Amino acid sequence: MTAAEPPLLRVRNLVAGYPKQAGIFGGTKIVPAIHDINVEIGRGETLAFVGESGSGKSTTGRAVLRLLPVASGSIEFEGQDITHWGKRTPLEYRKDVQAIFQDPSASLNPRHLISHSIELPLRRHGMTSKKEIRRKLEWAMDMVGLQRDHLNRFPNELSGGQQQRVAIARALVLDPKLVVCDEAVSALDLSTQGQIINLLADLQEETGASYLFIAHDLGLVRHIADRVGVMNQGRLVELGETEQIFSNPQDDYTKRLLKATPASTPLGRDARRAERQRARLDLAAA
Ligand SMILES: Nc1ncnc2c1ncn2[C@@H]1O[C@H](COP(=O)(O)OP(=O)(O)OP(=O)(O)O)[C@@H](O)[C@H]1O
Repeated sequence: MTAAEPPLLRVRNLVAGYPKQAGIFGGTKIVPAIHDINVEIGRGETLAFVGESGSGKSTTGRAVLRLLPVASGSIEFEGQDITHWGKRTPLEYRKDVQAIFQDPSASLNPRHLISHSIELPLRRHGMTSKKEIRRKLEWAMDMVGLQRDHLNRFPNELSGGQQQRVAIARALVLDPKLVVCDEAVSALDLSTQGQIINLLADLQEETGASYLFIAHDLGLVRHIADRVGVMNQGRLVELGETEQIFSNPQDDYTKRLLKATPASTPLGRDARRAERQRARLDLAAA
């Protein structure tokens, strides 16, 4: 980022929440679930949100995806104010900002072949050439480590980890600039979690996408995040470099949260890359 270039995402004093009917004649009002959130995400950066259940992590993710109304404050993407886009959010933003959610089986239509599920967003965003689409589908399968033959299967013919790889392929096939990963590996068993986390990190190196990574598991967060934001009761109580948060937390709530979670090995970007390389070699040797 040059001095003049804005961050990819900038959230300022954001208050957002859920619409509620305010009475027969009252229209709707917003019941805030997050308060005064200030955060930026740089290009190619992974920012993680941690915090207890109900602390507002997913709500912040949904606000960034422009799925929730904003009561006050602002959201900027590449320097453009997108605070009030709501339902009329331009298709271009829907392409640039993708999401991967917890339950891949719920996000894939059981009656659609995998090829159809990945093809749909490509067509929606204007790709019509059959040849070009086929090339993209095959590229996506290679990218997430699935066989091309998986394109001709239905979701229930794949394992949970394979389904999540399809969800990742579908999100990344549009070359997004930001991916909101909301508990993207929580439903998977431990070894599959590790594989998917490593895959996400590898893909980030390749594509340069930024991640907003929402998770309960502090071990995973320490592994993948460049910076961490700690949420409590709808507020961002601490924000900093991952290692600083884990080794020298300032906020009392962060200290309590870390105490309640077993420590994990600290890793920088280079160490993470080396560890992934080792894991791949182990996998190949197995
Ligand atoms: N659809 C909804 N309608 C109204 N309120 C909601 C809705 N979804 C969440 N909330 C409220 O917003 C607050 C924040 O919830 P949110 O889902 O963002 O928390 P979270 O930190 O992501 O929790 P979890 O880790 O359990 O997913 C909670 O008080 C919750 O009750």
